[in-house]
Amino acid sequence: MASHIVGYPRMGPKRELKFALESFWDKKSGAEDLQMVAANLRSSIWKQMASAGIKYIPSNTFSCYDQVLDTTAMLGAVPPRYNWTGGEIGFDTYFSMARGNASLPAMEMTKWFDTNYHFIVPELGPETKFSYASHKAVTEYKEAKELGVDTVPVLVGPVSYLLLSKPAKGVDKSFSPLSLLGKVLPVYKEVVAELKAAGASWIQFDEPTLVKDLDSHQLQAFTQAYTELESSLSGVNVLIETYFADLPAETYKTVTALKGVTGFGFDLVRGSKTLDLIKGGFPSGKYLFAGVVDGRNIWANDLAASVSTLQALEGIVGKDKLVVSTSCSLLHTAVDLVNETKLDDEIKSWLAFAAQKIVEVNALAKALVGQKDEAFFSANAAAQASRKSSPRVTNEAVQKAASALQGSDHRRATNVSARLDAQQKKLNLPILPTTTIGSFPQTMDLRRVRREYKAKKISEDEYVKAIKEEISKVVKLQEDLDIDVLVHGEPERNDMVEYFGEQLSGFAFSANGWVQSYGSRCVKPPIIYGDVSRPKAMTVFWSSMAQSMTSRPMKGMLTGPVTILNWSFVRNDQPR
Ligand SMILES: CN1c2c(nc(N)[nH]c2=O)NC[C@@H]1CNc1ccc(C(=O)N[C@@H](CCC(=O)N[C@@H](CCC(=O)N[C@@H](CCC(=O)O)C(=O)O)C(=O)O)C(=O)O)cc1
Ligand SMILES: N[C@@H](CCS)C(=O)O
Repeated sequence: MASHIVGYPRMGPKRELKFALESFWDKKSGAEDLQMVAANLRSSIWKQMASAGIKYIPSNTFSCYDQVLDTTAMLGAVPPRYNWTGGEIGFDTYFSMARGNASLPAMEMTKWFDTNYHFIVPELGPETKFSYASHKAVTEYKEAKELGVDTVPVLVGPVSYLLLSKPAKGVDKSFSPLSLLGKVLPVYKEVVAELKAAGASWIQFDEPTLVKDLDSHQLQAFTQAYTELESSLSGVNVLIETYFADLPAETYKTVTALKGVTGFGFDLVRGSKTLDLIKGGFPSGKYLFAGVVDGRNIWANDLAASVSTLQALEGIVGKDKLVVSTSCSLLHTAVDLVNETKLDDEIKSWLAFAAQKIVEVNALAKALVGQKDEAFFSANAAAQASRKSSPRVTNEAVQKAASALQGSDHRRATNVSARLDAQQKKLNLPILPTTTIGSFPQTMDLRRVRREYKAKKISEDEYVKAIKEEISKVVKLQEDLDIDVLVHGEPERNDMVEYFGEQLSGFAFSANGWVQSYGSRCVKPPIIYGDVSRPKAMTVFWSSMAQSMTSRPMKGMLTGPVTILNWSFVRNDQPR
């Protein structure tokens, strides 16, 4: 059975791309240095997948900033304010769109579905002209081929691209970017033709908007797009890849009837209902790319469970048409567990980062054709069992407290107006009081102090002293500005989620488990493996220190529980 990976993290196991980008932006190194780091990362990713035995290896999932911005460049859809005058889009124009430049702001950035990844939103209007202006997909396909790896070039699909776009400034809000479909398809045709000429035998179109609730007009755009591309796509296998959720039943019908398409990729981790749709009918002769390995979390796959899912699917689509895959791009998980030297062996045995997930995908594909790696499977079964029974996962006191919760515990005893009165009596605020959200800029000095404290190069007293100085500066500044409700500036926090995780039990932390959030910026999501409790007060020390410095009210900032859950690697042994 064949194996496939939807996409792979770009930052590198030690965030090599981040440092290369920031050094280039700071003019400390040149474009060639950045290109070289990027090429080395791509090469090692491709080789890693090839040596793991993956059949369908993606290319063009690497990016120096964002895959949607790469598509904007491919389509030459540069907003006029960046003064691009044609030709192949280079770093100058590309990074101006991503980050702005001395005289222009960046394009808007927004969340990529419900992940913590952010993409650059295309700005389109009736006047937008499209032309083939970045040959990256083809160049990267050829680059891999020269290294001896035949890859599946990945493109953001034309319909998702338009559905994720917004009307440019000055364009009527009612303008629908989808009306530009007929104008972007000719560029896609050129790209496809070049990829075919370069030797590509498969092309993957990522169409994740298919998991959204689409109206009939939007759904029809998919039919229209792939019908129009059909003749260009002849002679090449086409994979339509969807992820992050179930496909609505109507969408499933439309998608599986698309012209010119050879295979469909579905997220079977978040999309449990899609499995039922497949069982209800799958087009004969087409490939099913079954996303059974979770691309959004760090838990080792339950290989035995995946094998039984895959066996059921095999009965429906046929042995030669089933491909084992990841649920989505591995962009949303950490890179490689081998660099985690501080996590204990028990927790480590429960985990799989991107590099380990590749191995899992291949092990599953082999097992399905009778080449089961018994040692690998039994180690996996043992890890699954240890995670289920480990006393570190369950905390009786937490379970007892949780089951004792009653409906009334979810409601406050007082109403809003009573609380407002009490607040006013105590704080005596003006009608429109001023405050800020909480954090002041994290300076290089602050980060250095924290780094030195964590590395035990400075004492706790020295650390507290440094943070106290910062708080006192921030308090003074706000008093000078006559702010009504002050904040302490959160200088002690490395990240608004990681910081709280560090104070709670049931959390584990990686040293290098970075996940790209946007551009060169990454987050290191905490790993929630057990019942969560709070061994001691958190943030009170700093807030009361700050309050002691002023007679004005000092606000305390807590990252809310839902945000902590959404931005951590959460348990998969509990309902979402
Ligand atoms: C508000 N946002 C947040 C999101 N998610 C979060 N979890 N947190 C957020 O604040 N999502 C939406 C938005 C936008 N997202 C981001 C994401 C990332 C950044 C950002 O600036 N990230 C930094 C990393 C910040 C950090 O954790 N810094 C640490 C230091 C880490 C470090 O570099 N350490 C050194 C050495 C460590 C050692 O020796 O021990 C290293 O690793 O080399 C800190 O301050 O302590 C980034 O640079 O990517 C912003 C908004
Ligand atoms: N208290 C947090 C909120 C970020 S939205 C901060 O100020 O960084």
